[in-house]
Amino acid sequence: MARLITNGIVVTAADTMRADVLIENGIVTAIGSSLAQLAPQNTEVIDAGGCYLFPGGVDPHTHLDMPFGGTVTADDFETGTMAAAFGGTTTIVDFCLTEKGKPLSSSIDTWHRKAEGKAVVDYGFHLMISEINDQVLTELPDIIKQEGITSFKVFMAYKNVLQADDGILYRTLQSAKQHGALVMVHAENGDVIDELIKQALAAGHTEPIYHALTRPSILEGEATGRAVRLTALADSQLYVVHVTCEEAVQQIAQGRLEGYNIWGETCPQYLLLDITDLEKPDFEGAKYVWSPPLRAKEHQEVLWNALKNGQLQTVGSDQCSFNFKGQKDLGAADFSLIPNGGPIIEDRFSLLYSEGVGKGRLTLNQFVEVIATRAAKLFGVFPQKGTIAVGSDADIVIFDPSVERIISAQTHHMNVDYNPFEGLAVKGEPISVLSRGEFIIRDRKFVGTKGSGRFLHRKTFGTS
Ligand SMILES: NC(=O)NCCC(=O)O
Ligand SMILES: [Zn+2]
Ligand SMILES: [Zn+2]
Repeated sequence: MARLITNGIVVTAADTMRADVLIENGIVTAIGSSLAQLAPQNTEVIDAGGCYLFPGGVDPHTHLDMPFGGTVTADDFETGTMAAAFGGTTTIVDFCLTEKGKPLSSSIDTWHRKAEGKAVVDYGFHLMISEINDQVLTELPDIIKQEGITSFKVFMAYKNVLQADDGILYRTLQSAKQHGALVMVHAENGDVIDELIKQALAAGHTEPIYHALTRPSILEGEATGRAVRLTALADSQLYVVHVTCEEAVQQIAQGRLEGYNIWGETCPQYLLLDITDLEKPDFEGAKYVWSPPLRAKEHQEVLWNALKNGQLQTVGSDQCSFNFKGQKDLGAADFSLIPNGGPIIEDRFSLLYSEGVGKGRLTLNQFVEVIATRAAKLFGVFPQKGTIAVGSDADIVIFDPSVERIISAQTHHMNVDYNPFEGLAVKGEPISVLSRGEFIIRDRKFVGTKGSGRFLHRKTFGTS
């Protein structure tokens, strides 16, 4: 069915304009005024009532249905993508975990099975690299070209679980350079963190705050700098996920200044929450356990400024939800056993709008850039995703900037029993959301279809 959205303000990373948008066969076919004459018969006309029309959010960092910390994330591809849709996100890129000694292709098959028939928004996969050997090196080119998985993730932390060494990181960077992929790193010095954790536990420190105290920002800065230097040596390309602190921003900024292909992502939790949240009584601090951890408040301004001045380019959710009761409490007697992560996929878009645009920290166009466009470009789905343009998928958020809402676990759609932003007032809300021209949220109600999300065969690095 053709649809014509009238009376909206189209916002892209470059422009803001009053314009109508014509959608045919799921694609934007015209943007301008007086489009009714171009519209085929039986076109549905949607009055946007003066709302903003944003491109659907692109969340480059999610963990759905992922085993981690002795349990499995509370949100799977059904609940997680439905919550994403409510929040205005229409594309996600999820992390496919791999197992040493197993073909990478079998892990990819597992991830396809998790998503197929469940996802309600379009999705791609990043692939975790935990070992490099002849089999892995043989598989990688095919995975990039045949599977359209064009980004790899290397963990520099989580010793004895997910952590890879510098040799693996370096060879992954070399292979990515050769075949056209982007390497992502979780940058923390996992070896030293492991020592600090052992020392804290030996001293009897078991509370959630010690999660943060054993992962100081200097160790994120050190690992970020190391990854930047290895990228320079390999003449490759690097994306640093979930940047939390000034030390890491400085390393990314320095690498970029020297002309290297380095990009950085931060997340709403690091922009808006801080280390004092881990001190909440009755083990509530466990709700705020992320790795890297929440930092001292002064880092927040550094992160906002870095987004504004382009030293950091994207905002991911790092969606990795665990229930407070029955999951986070695995670490009730030992902070190192608290499953790391939190539920953010639904509120990422509104939080960034309300706290970014609403508080004058970002312009409307910068907001679109960090919430959608840049990630689409870096991860090989632009201009299909991440913008509103003729020829793009009609992934469109009809966003009312005047609506106020209080974030709460009582009303969110994530499958988890708390919200780290409980009680926070946000101004601006997605009212309706279209994915490839079809409503998935209409007047704040889910009207999509389970399983309608499609796997995205992404372009090689640098071709978007
Ligand atoms: N960030 C976090 O605490 N959990 C998710 C896994 C990761 O990205 O490190
Ligand atoms: Zn991580
Ligand atoms: Zn993550």
